Amino acid sequence: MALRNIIPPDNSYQNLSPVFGMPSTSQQWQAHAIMLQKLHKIRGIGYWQKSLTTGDVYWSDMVYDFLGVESSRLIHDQEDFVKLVHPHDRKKVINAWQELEKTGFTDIKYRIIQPNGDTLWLHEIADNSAPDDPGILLSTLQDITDHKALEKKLKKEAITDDLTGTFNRGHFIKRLRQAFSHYLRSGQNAAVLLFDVDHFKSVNDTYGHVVGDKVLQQVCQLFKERFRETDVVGRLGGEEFAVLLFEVTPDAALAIAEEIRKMLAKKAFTTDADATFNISVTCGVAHFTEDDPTEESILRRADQSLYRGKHNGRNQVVGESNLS
Ligand SMILES: Nc1nc2c(ncn2[C@@H]2O[C@H](COP(=O)(O)OP(=O)(O)OP(=O)(O)O)[C@@H](O)[C@H]2O)c(=O)[nH]1
Repeated sequence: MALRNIIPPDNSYQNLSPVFGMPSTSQQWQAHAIMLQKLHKIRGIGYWQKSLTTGDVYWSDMVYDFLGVESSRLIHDQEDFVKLVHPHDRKKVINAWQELEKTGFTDIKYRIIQPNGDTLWLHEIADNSAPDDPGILLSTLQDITDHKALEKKLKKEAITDDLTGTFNRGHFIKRLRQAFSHYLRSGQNAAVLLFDVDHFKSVNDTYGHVVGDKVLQQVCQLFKERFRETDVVGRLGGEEFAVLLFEVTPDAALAIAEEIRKMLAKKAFTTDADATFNISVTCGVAHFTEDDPTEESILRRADQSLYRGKHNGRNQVVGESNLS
């Protein structure tokens, strides 16, 4: 049986003089309990208590709010609660509670799926190091959904290029490093395509920086449409973009780069004044090899191929097999 209604529903506390220090009478205790409940509501804190002798559990009203469940629908025991935890987090919660019974401490974050399908993040913290009653375990819960959403937004911003929405240089290099160490362990091959818009300075000079920005955004849009979700596209800086392709043969990587080059060469770009113009790109391609000491050397080889393409007249794809 769950321990409900510890706090009386009446307003008897209103007739009491203010409670300073620890309450001594039962009325003062009731007033104290109601005040605590109010503070919990204001600060968005819930709690649960478990009797270690009987196993009975009490959930505060705030917990029912978190769960999006009417408090009339009693949560009988911890198993009942766990059913509302996100399936991926259930094991974590069960383990944390087992640890809590052993040590008196816990500090975990997990997701709740409310009956309407909304996801809520909870932060559960318990410290039972100095309990008033050693037979009672107390744990607190706080809604941290907004905090988690902000954290996710900031994490995304930290790895994203503002102008184009692709990954920024730092994140692309990180993904390249991960892919390279995975290749060394598992042999899963990958290729880097390094694209650079040709004579981009003259686009800016002729049509203005705003149009130049739009060109970069549209180039990225085409990348997003053509490449797979699993491929990694990043803007390394200025008008230079890199793409990491997995499980491609050297010939396939060259063919994909060539397809992109042709698509971009055919694309008509327009200005607000309805002027139409075309651009071209040069691309250098490099495959991972066991001779590469680090991921930087793969990027360097792609860059050398790109440089050759620029030198040989631009608007072309250069791989190591077709270097002249
Ligand atoms: N509009 C816009 N231009 C940028 C941005 N970043 C760099 N650029 C410009 O891109 C141009 C790059 O010029 P260069 O490095 O000379 O290269 P390029 O004109 O493309 O010539 P090649 O690469 O040799 O074909 C410079 O004018 C930069 O100002 C950006 O975010 N937006």
